[in-house]
Amino acid sequence: MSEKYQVVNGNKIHENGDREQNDDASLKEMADCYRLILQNVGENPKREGLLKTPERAAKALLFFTKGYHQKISDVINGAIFTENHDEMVIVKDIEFFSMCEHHLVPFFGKVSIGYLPNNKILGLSKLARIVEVFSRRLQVQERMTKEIAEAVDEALKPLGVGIIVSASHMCMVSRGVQKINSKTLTSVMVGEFRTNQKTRDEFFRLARS
Ligand SMILES: Nc1nc2c(ncn2[C@@H]2O[C@H](COP(=O)(O)OP(=O)(O)OP(=O)(O)O)[C@@H](O)[C@H]2O)c(=O)[nH]1
Ligand SMILES: [Zn+2]
Repeated sequence: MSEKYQVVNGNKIHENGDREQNDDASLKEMADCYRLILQNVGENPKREGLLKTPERAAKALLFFTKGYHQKISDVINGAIFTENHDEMVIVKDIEFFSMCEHHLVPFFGKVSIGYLPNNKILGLSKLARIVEVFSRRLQVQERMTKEIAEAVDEALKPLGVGIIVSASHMCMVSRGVQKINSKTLTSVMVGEFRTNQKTRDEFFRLARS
């Protein structure tokens, strides 16, 4: 982070645009924005049902984007174990909720993760925690898929990694083209999953079954 910064409403804004957030200050600033949004959709933010809505909405948005404040090494928490297991490991159908960075509406679905160990295995829940870190941000599905692959690859240095993501985008379902049943599939293959057809086929077969 750069040394030069200004303090705006309790948050440090660095010269290069980076922000160091103070949670209370952020909540207040965001709640004020939501109050304006309520007015602009034609609502009265002072009516009883909406009195606490700006604060609730701000907290909800901070929850939906909590991945910005998480580090992969913290969520893995050292749960990498030496094991002489050289067969594919797959955890499939890991549910995720994310937010489309273009419209700030949800997209959600399932992630399947496979890897070929290279004498190291990862605590199974940590694969789901890695998904949480990257899905709880403003995202496009393609980048989220790649970031999950890179994190698993970096943590374990396995012989290969495969990621498949299937998602419904509310920006395509409830607005815009309104294609209610459309699903977007993305995949990223690294190492053996990219170079070895058999490994890739096995992963796709098991992930689909
Ligand atoms: N590749 C990709 N595109 C996305 C994702 N989420 C949303 N989009 C797309 O981002 C595009 C933004 O297009 P724009 O034309 O700028 O926005 P828009 O007028 O709201 O577009 P429509 O959704 O077609 O109404 C749309 O085509 C969305 O479908 C994503 O995860 N990956
Ligand atoms: Zn969108």
